[in-house]
Amino acid sequence: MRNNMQNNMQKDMMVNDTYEVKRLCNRGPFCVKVPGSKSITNRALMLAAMSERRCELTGVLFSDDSRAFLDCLGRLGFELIIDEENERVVIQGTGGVIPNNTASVDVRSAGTAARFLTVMLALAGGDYEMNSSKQMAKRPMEPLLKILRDGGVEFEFLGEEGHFPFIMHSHDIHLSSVTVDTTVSSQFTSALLMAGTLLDAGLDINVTGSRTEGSYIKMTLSMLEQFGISYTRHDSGYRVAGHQSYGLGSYVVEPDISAASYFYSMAPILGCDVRVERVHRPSLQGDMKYVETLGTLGCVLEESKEGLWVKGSGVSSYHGITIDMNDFSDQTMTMAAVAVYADTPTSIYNVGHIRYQESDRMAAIINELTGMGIKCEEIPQYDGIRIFPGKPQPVEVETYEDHRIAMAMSLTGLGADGVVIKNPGCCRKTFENYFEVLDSLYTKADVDVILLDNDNTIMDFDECARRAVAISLEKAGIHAGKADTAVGFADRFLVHNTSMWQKLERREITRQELLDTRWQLFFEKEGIDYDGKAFEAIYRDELTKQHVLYEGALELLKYLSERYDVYIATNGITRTQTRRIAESGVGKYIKGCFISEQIGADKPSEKYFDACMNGIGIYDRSRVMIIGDSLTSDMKGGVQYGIKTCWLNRAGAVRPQGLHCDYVVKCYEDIERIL
Ligand SMILES: O=C(O)C1=C[C@@H](OP(=O)(O)O)[C@@H](O)[C@H](O)C1
Ligand SMILES: C=C(OP(=O)(O)O)C(=O)O
Repeated sequence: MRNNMQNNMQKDMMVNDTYEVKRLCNRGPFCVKVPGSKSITNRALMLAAMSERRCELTGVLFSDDSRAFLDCLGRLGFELIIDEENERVVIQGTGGVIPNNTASVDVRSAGTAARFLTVMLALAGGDYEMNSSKQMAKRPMEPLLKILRDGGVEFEFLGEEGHFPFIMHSHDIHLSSVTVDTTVSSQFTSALLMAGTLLDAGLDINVTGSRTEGSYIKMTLSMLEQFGISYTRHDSGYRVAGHQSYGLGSYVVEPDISAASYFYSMAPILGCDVRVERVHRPSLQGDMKYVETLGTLGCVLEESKEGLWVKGSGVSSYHGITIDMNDFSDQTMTMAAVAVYADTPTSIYNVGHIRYQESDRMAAIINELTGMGIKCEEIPQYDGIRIFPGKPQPVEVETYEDHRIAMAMSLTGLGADGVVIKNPGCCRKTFENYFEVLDSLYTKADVDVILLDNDNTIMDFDECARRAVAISLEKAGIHAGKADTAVGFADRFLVHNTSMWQKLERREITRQELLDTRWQLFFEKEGIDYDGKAFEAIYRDELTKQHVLYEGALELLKYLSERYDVYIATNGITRTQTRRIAESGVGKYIKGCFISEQIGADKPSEKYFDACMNGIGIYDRSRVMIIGDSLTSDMKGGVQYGIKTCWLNRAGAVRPQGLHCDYVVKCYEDIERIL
């Protein structure tokens, strides 16, 4: 599979597959839909199953983690209606009684299912075989199992002691007060909080460790409240009363903000605006803190009825930050990818626990970014990591069967060429169509007419000018200084010339003034005694004969002309441009040519673009796109006029502040990709 993953593709076949991330030229705005929250879905399933009501869940996640949970509930005998198409599940709560109290279940790779169901089944009682994926079998369970063992639950380990898989016998549980450490996983605490009410006398939960007030514990507490389960706080934790009668008729699951974060991160990376459907503040999800952090990189967060926008279109570049991500550590890898495109290093700290998740995420980030040529180091004293800005090299990225490594690392490929994600199918854990949603951003532009800049877009003006200067110097009998070459002289002239054309674009001088004075002013700077106007005439004559095209320019013109009405839109002198266009072979691919001298106005002026539109006979500005290298004439003009804009940024220059182009391309192949 290279882009365009098929929905119905056999997921198991994807393990050895790869996804090549293409540079994304589109600059949005992007509106995407992400699946329901994994954490909320699996909590809601558990709370609804133990409730006394029939509950309809909507906005439900359908992905491996929630399917695992649903499969387990099915095997345990719960009555379920699974309506995947409408992201809906109806579950009949059984008031804390497990219908099949002897069953074999498989939590697969879902940390939530592993921890929540183990406690739920232990506290409800019965004999259960608990299976998992190999990955989950390596993840920590023992702190939770020890609490249960101390309460009388018996475990037979089928693999490594203290880990999945195991058989659990729970018949005479005697737990009233437990102490749980959150350091390696806060899910232990969440599990006890949700299941506590299954015990006759309820449960006192003393919480210790580094994340006692963590965002996922807060999510659990909020959801207990939503479902009508009461709890009280005490100095060292919580108390959940026994056998509460509770239930909800319906529950709406929020979209997954962890999933949304990959798309929101494109806002600073690409300088675009991104909206994720149905994401709103406030949210139950702690990863909203990550989204808010994008505000510190210069993005603007804006609520809308359809969903939260993260607007990066005003962001030209951003600095790295130093940030404690302990409470939204699932986004550590995402932040690391964003850090690659910052202009100073980023330090993320207090995230030691990510070593015990789907993979050793700390090691994974360091290995994979280093492999891409990005400097990245561990900061052991702060349980953190420092990432330096860089340009990702085209390499294959290992994903360690970890969905978040795959999704985060795909972001590194958006601004570079050829980053390849191995085993993209691992995203099935929480976001099985992630790469399809990513693919959907690579849309073609919907236009009919192309205005194509000439110089430095299809013709190598600098090379033309260098040649014209050399011949003109010869003809005028000027020697450009002893230690100098005509090329060095021409290059200095080009800098001077560009600044004069920019003055013309800003209307500080007229075209005639430019032509009359540019050589005189330059000769004065160079200490050359020669009549500038006379030299202008020689140079102009020579320039008219120069038409060096960039490699691939004619092929591009052919490609575009077969699909669109193509016009040349140039600031220049009629005689010069007409001849160059005719002699270069460009003429046969275009419908016409708009030359500023002929029009009597230059790009970026409205008058210039009015003349183009009149000449083409088109009134709908959204059907027209200008492609050019110049921000000050092509892009500024196009943006102001309201036509589509495509910036040819060959050198990878920093994007301009406050000037948002619709597309940013690096080469002609990119243009063919968007048109
Ligand atoms: O409770 C939850 O839903 C989760 C808690 C966090 O795990 P840990 O508490 O194990 O770090 C988080 O990383 C995971 O994605 C979901
Ligand atoms: C740690 C994660 O998952 P789990 O719920 O399996 O712990 C995660 O999704 O990043």
